[in-house]
This record gives sequence, structure tokens and C-alpha cells, in this order.
Amino acid sequence: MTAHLSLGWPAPAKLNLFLHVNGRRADGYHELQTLFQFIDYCDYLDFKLMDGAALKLHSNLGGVVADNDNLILRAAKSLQQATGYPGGAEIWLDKRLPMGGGLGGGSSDAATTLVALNALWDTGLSNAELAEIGLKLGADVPVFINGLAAFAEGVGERLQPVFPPQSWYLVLVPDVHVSTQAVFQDPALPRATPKLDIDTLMNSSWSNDCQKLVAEKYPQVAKALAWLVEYAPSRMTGTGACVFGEFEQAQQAHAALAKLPPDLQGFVAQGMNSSPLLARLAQL
Ligand SMILES: C[C@@](CO)(OP(=O)(O)O)[C@H](O)COP(=O)(O)OP(=O)(O)OC[C@H]1O[C@@H](n2ccc(N)nc2=O)[C@H](O)[C@@H]1O
Ligand SMILES: Nc1ncnc2c1ncn2[C@@H]1O[C@H](COP(=O)(O)OP(=O)(O)O)[C@@H](O)[C@H]1O
Repeated sequence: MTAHLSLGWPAPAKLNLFLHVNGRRADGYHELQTLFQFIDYCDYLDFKLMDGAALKLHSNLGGVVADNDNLILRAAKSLQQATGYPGGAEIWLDKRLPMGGGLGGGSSDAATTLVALNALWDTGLSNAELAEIGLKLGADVPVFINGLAAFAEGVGERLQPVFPPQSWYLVLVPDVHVSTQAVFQDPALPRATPKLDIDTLMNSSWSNDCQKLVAEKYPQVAKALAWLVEYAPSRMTGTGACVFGEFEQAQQAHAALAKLPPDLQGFVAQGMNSSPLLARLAQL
């Protein structure tokens, strides 16, 4: 086989436009109701198909991300195992998304790897089969594979497409790492929000059940929210630490960004109900 290069596969970030914790299951995982929307702020992956089963990852973060725990290598290996495909790949990651901030970058990288290699290796799995493999890598992987904004239930794997406004967001990235596991283990986390039907939820005002706890524990998150809320309705995504303010016009989000004090970091992005990954796949 001649080495074949395929460039520019996006792995977008997601926002949880709302996140409700409805209960704890016997296995310790939490039942959620959440609304996922993508934003046009992405990591990018390139793939070179190789003879032989070896998988190799390079990244602009050096060795930090290129070890065997990386979700990209784990995703590629899972696809080889599920399909018996004998070939391998060399993968380049251009990491732009902050890690561990509730933007889902690791899960998105895994999903892009599964979708891209399934197409490039011609292994022919359906999206449902890829999502089943992906769910073992992270609760958020299936929504990135499906590529449609979704109302999610269960631990995030039962998905229904929805069409929230594709607002402009100013996303702030507090300089602190919040552990998802620690948030879910905290006795102070409210975990009894009643389950509501999708129509009621889509038409209610949106909130995040993890936000109060995380803002109390991490002053950097509280500070980012306190600044942002002066400009727009604002919330935390996932289990934090990132927070976002919601604007109708790009120009309003950029105007707020221009006033950001030097000790806060942020970026502007637009909400997308269809992932840029789907658009890239359609180019093949
Ligand atoms: C809650 C969300 C919302 O998007 O938060 P973010 O990670 O994006 O902030 C995600 O579903 C998270 O997904 P992900 O980050 O893949 O979580 P995992 O690695 O599967 O789980 C990390 C740990 O969090 C806890 N956990 C996670 C998800 C869940 N529904 N209930 C849990 O109790 C478990 O203790 C688990 O060991
Ligand atoms: N390709 C990857 N990109 C980012 N993080 C990764 C990757 N592979 C594994 N990880 C691990 O997953 C953790 C969660 O990353 P990420 O998905 O960015 O955050 P979150 O789940 O809060 O949205 C990171 O702290 C890192 O240890």
C-alpha cells in the first residue's frame, strides 16, 4: 500500500447548554439530562495510513499527549480490535482545546479518530457501532460521533437531536483543573433534580447542577462567572472549569472579549448544531 495522507479532520469542542444530575446509579455513575451543542473551536487531526498494525501519535504538546493512555490511540486500537483490520496509522494532533475544562476535547479527539479511520480504513462500521466502541472510552464520545446537537439522557449515551439557537459564545478558561470524578464524588453535589420531558426542558431557563459546587471550591471559576455575567447570561459547561456567556451577535461577543482583564483567558466561538466533523467526512 502507498502511504496515504488525509489532513484536517476537526475535533470540535462541545458546551453543555444545561446539565441536570438526576440520580446516582448502583455502579456509582450519575444519571444526567443534558443539552450538547458543538462550537466552531476545534482540535485538528491528520492521518497517514500505514502497512502493519502499528499506531503512532505525534502532537504539538510533545510527549504529554502521545502516550498509550491517549484517547486517540485507544480509539484507533479499539477499532482495529473490533474489525480485525490489519493496517495501522500515524496520527498528528494539533491540540487547541484546553484540557480538562469541560469542553470534551479528549472525547472529541477519540470520536474524530473513530469516524476518520473507519472511513479511511474502509472498515464499514455504522455510527451506532462506532458509538458503542466510543462509549467505553468516555461518556461524551457518542455525541461527537453522531455529530448532531443533542438532548442526552442516561450517562449521556441516549441521544435525541435538537436545534437550539446557534448563539455566539464567549468562553472563559479559568486557570484551574477541575476533576470530573471529584465533582461527582462530592457529597454536596445536588443529585436529585427531577427528570423532566424534553419539551419542558428546552423551554425552561438553562442551568448546570455542578456550577454552584465548583464555583464555591474554585475561586477562579467564580471570578470568571462574576465577570462574564455582567455582559451576558452565563453558565459553566460540564463539570467545569470553563464558563460561557451567550450572545446573539458575533460582534457583541468580540466586544466583551476585548474588555477581558489580562488575568482571564478566553475565546469567541459560534454554536453549531451539526459538527464540522460531518462536513469533513462528506468531503471524502
Ligand atoms: C458530565 C460530563 C458532561 O459532558 O462532564 P465533562 O467531563 O464534559 O465536564 C461528561 O459526561 C463526563 O464525561 P467523561 O469526562 O467522559 O467522564 P468519564 O471519564 O466517563 O467519567 C469520569 C468520572 O466521573 C464520574 N461520572 C462521570 C459521568 C457520569 N454520568 N457520572 C459520573 O459519576 C465517574 O466517577 C467517572 O469515573
Ligand atoms: N487526546 C486527548 N486530549 C485531551 N485529553 C486527553 C486526551 N487523551 C486523554 N486525555 C485525558 O483526558 C482528560 C480530560 O480531558 P478533556 O476531554 O479535554 O476534558 P473534559 O472531559 O473536562 O472536557 C485530560 O486531563 C487528559 O488526562
